[in-house]
Amino acid sequence: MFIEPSLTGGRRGWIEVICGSMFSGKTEELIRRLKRARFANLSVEIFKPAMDTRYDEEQIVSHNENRILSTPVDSSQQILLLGQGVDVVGIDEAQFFDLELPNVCDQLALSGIRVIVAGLDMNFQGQPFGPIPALLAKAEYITKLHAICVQCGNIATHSYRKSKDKNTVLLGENGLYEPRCRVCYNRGDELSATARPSL
Ligand SMILES: Nc1ncnc2c1ncn2[C@@H]1O[C@H](COP(=O)(O)OP(=O)(O)O)[C@@H](O)[C@H]1O
Ligand SMILES: Cc1cn([C@H]2C[C@H](O)[C@@H](COP(=O)(O)O)O2)c(=O)[nH]c1=O
Ligand SMILES: [Zn+2]
Repeated sequence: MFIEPSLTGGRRGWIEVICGSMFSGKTEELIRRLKRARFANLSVEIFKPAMDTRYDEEQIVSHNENRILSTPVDSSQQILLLGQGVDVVGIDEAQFFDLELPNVCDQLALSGIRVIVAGLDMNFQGQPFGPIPALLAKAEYITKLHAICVQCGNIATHSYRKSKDKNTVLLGENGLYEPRCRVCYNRGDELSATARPSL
């Protein structure tokens, strides 16, 4: 359906997805885009799942300590309510949201909002994670970032979990996960937990 731009105050909305493995720079890139939007005097609302208390209850924090204030929410419907009327909506750790998130982003974009979503494309089992695949299908713009494989120094696409815990959701970072390339990911426990690339 084509929405006449005059009905959205002349603005056209769209969806951007920033995806990749852990440590690939998703949060850094999200924060960069949101700060630039604020430099342009656009109104920005930022959301993260309330259950993600890893670094901070309210702030979005990258692994290299970039941070920005956000509103923790329990469901994607809250984003729809709280995001109305702003210019830009940012969402971090989107993989943890419910499967309605793609429709919520669609509605926000239809109302003229630029929606920027960051999240893991794959879980620790190498499977598509939560609402991210559907978001990728609906997005106008997709950025897939890569970390560096801590085993061999190639680009990392996978998040390798170093514990035997099989729950899909398990918050953590350095001690629990490491970014790996496809080959090192598939070699699993056979590779040393302390190996580092000789770059
Ligand atoms: N193996 C690695 N590969 C790339 N970056 C890494 C790695 N280990 C730590 N980092 C740090 O992580 C930062 C990215 O953090 P962040 O934006 O929070 O990533 P993500 O949100 O994708 O997990 C990099 O700028 C770098 O400082
Ligand atoms: C792969 C994987 C990750 N998680 C958790 C671990 C972290 O708390 C976040 C990802 O954070 P990042 O900003 O992308 O580094 O997700 C999980 O719960 N389940 C998984 O399979
Ligand atoms: Zn590797």
